Amino acid sequence: MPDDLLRVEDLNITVGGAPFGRRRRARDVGGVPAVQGVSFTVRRGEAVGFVGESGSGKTLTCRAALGVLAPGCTVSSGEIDFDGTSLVDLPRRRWDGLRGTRIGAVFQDPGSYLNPSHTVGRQLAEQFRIKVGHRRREARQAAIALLGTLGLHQPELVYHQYPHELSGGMLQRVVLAIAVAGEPDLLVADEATTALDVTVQAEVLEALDLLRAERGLAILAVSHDLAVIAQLCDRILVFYAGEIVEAGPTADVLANPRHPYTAALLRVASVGDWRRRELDVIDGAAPPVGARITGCRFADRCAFVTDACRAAPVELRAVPDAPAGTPGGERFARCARLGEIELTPRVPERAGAPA
Ligand SMILES: Nc1ncnc2c1ncn2[C@@H]1O[C@H](COP(=O)(O)OP(=O)(O)OP(=O)(O)O)[C@@H](O)[C@H]1O
Ligand code: NI
Repeated sequence: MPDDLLRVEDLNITVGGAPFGRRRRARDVGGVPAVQGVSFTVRRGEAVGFVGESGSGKTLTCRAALGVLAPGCTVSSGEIDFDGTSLVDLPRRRWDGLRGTRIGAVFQDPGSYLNPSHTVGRQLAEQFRIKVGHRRREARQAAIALLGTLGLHQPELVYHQYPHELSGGMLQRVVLAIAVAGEPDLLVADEATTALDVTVQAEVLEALDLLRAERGLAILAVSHDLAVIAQLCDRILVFYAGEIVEAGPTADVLANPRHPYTAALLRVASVGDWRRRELDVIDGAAPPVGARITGCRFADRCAFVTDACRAAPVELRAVPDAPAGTPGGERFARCARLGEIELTPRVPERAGAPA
């Protein structure tokens, strides 16, 4: 499809292997599978969100797409294609040309990406010089303008401040500015608002929305907080124990979860009610990384489990009765009992809730 910006196909990542170079395949170096058979696309200008419990493989998948997997973590098979370029086995030099220019990234801990001894303005302006080729004066103007766009008041003052002088929310917007200074096509935001309080989180989400609207920026967002993903993203991919177990347009996934794990996640997440988030958890625990499981990986925690669920691998299948207007192939669930079981829809939507 010409509109696909990032296409990931049947991605498998192993962890805990010997830390050899990126070209060495994991089967040569040991390690256990932590991400299995993950496929998805992000279209131009689209915001796609990963949700799922801690350890489900969200960050590994993003890091693979950014070419920054930790030592010992390896793409053992699969394809990652960014706008026609295959990223698996891409030489380091070519990665450096993509990262920060065509693909930007922002993570949970903004402070660690900034140099404490330089002003934030200097660090941001530097991006405009390197990535866009601006001269010093232009770079400074562009930096101040972008800080203003991202909702920082008195951006010319912020420009001259050092990281320690800024609040967490301001820092996160500075890091966001650095990530998008090179006008990337795709921004990967991994738990980018997690450390922030709710009000500031909302401001950063607004800044992201604005970048989408103004620049047609595509976003791949990760959060264990469903409410964040629900507000920001067009489509949701639900991760469980290293696999995608459900995928579809945000509104439809929230209204009609088709995998028991998603339904459980929705019950504990209280989407739309910002005060009640994360007070509850789903009973039981996900299988450990590398566990050999023949059938459904959620079986031990599932209220609907039958013997058949454990007998054979369960594929991600197109939801047969997806609502009209859901383009075919967009609504998927990895449940052997798809279509057989009635899942409780989520709590009624808050009036005016973002969808
Ligand atoms: N560098 C590493 N070495 C060994 N194991 C790793 C490494 N990075 C991740 N893992 C394992 O791979 C699994 C998936 O990790 P990942 O960071 O992708 O989870 P996640 O979905 O992002 O979780 P969280 O919500 O906690 O960020 C985890 O069980 C983790 O322990
Ligand atoms: Ni993570």
